[in-house]
Amino acid sequence: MTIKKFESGINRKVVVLICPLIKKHWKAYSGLTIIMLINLMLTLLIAAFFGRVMNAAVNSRLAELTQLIPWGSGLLLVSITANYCNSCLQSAAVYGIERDLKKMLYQHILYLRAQCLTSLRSGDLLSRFSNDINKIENMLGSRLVDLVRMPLIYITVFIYLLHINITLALVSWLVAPIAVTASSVFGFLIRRNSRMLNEVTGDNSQLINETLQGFFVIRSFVMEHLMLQRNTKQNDRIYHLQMKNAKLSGLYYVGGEIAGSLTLFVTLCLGAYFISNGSMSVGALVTFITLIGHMVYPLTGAAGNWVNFQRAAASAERIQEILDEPLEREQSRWQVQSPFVHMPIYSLEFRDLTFGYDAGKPVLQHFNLKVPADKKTAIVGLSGAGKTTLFSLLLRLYEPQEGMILINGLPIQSFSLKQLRTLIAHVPQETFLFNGTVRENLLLGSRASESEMICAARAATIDPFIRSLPEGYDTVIGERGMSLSGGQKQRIAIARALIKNAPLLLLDEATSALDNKTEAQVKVSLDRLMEKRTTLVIAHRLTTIQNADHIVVMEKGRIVQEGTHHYLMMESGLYRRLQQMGNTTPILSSYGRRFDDA
Ligand SMILES: Nc1ncnc2c1ncn2[C@@H]1O[C@H](COP(=O)(O)OP(=O)(O)OP(=O)(O)O)[C@@H](O)[C@H]1O
Repeated sequence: MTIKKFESGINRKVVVLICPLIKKHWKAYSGLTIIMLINLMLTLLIAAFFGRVMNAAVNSRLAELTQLIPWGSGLLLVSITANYCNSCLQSAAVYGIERDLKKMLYQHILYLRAQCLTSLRSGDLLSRFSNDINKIENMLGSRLVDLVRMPLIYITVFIYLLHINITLALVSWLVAPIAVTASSVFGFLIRRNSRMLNEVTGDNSQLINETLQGFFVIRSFVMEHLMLQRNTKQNDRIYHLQMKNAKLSGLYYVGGEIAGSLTLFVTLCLGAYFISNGSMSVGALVTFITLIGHMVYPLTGAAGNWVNFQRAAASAERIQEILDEPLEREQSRWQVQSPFVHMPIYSLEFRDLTFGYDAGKPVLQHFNLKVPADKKTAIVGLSGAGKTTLFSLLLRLYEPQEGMILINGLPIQSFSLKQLRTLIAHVPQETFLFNGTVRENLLLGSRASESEMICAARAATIDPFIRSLPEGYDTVIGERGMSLSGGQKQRIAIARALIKNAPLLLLDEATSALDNKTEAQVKVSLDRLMEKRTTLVIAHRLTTIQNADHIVVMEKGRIVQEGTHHYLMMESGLYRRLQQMGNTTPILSSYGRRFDDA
């Protein structure tokens, strides 16, 4: 694989990513190509112009010199205009592609499948957005056109030089094989190094991200020294790889310089000899010397470009890796489109579900449950029993390996993802707050009116707190809601669910962070909310679900008991043991593990 990349210098991922973008910005690239051809012509014309000026000067032809002045001015004007247009078109191509790449990547990440998202590290993803896109950007625009320009200018100038003096042209041509071999070897080394550099840079972004997100844990577990050590180690490695890259690039450029100087020196000596024996004019040598640079820099410049291209290719591969990840599947094998978006729920059934996050490790095994419509069904069980997984499957964040979930007798795959998720209001275990105002965090894009929003906040008993904030509902609550307590965040999450007003309500330990008094208040509103809806509640505090219409007890991905609280308390099973253990989450979880071990 590596050899293949080395040989071609450009692999499938790079082509797949870059080509459509270039195609999209064809106008800018066409302009850059025209400018490139104009510049090529200018190169030859200016060299010929210098030769004529030199010959006129050496032979004291003053009239010819005067005639040449407008030509020189014309060439200068065209050159300046071409450079200005080049710069504008280059910006249009580079920034246009940068914008498109960022949009593409962001859109893809938004719709990635849950299992992919959970395996990706956020810092590494951020690094792909900034670091990798910058490197690709560095290779676009006229640099990309240079990939064509350099060989073209080399061939054109070589033909022109052959026309002036065959021997000199052949001598200057000798540089080519050395430069091409060196560029291939160095290109390969730099690309490999750049890939490692990108990965460590991603790791470092991840570490910084984790430091910001987990700073409470870092402080309370006195991990500062450990984090500092990790950061130092990563930055040392980044420095080492950057230096290696710089040395490789430096060697490469120095090699190019040596090749250029040597060619010039040999050509100058040989040219002087040809002038002295009368087989070449001074003007021809000046034209030759002016053009000889164009026999060297396309090789060294292409080499420099090659270095950048290798870096960009490594980055393009990393971006394409994400874009290659499959997205959530919108349609299923059933292909039934339900016309209802806000339909009432008549029935909800988990039928013979088997699911595992990893192959061969089932979390749910042949799980069967008929959830009564418009009733409150509670799911309890030890930590890791698979309760939250049921919700994830219902939301189609994951697809079961076997079995199906049916809403109103239709497999959930019959609905579009949007339809399905519109039917569900979900209060997850952990509340995520966006960096924005309280209002934005409550509405989450919903079109609910001001009074509906305030009603929901009141029902979730968060309204007085919001009003006590400096800007009320317009107060910015900061990134990840750091200025709010766990209970306040949870009440915002409950208010969101109330605003969504969906027929199916999923509560995953929705009141676990509330104190007893607040929980009692919120429970009143939740009970009111649950009255008209099919509700599934996961709870560790069993006191909160004693009034549930139906209680399902889960163990290791299976239902081990079902019934009402009174019925289950009469049975000698897991439910009664859970009640006896105590009703708080940590106790339950730790006892759970002991049970499992036993
Ligand atoms: N994204 C994931 N990738 C891999 N394994 C997972 C993932 N999420 C959960 N698991 C595993 O699946 C099992 C069931 O997890 P789940 O969250 O459904 O349990 P739970 O009953 O809700 O637990 P808790 O009461 O502690 O929230 C656990 O062993 C857990 O480690």
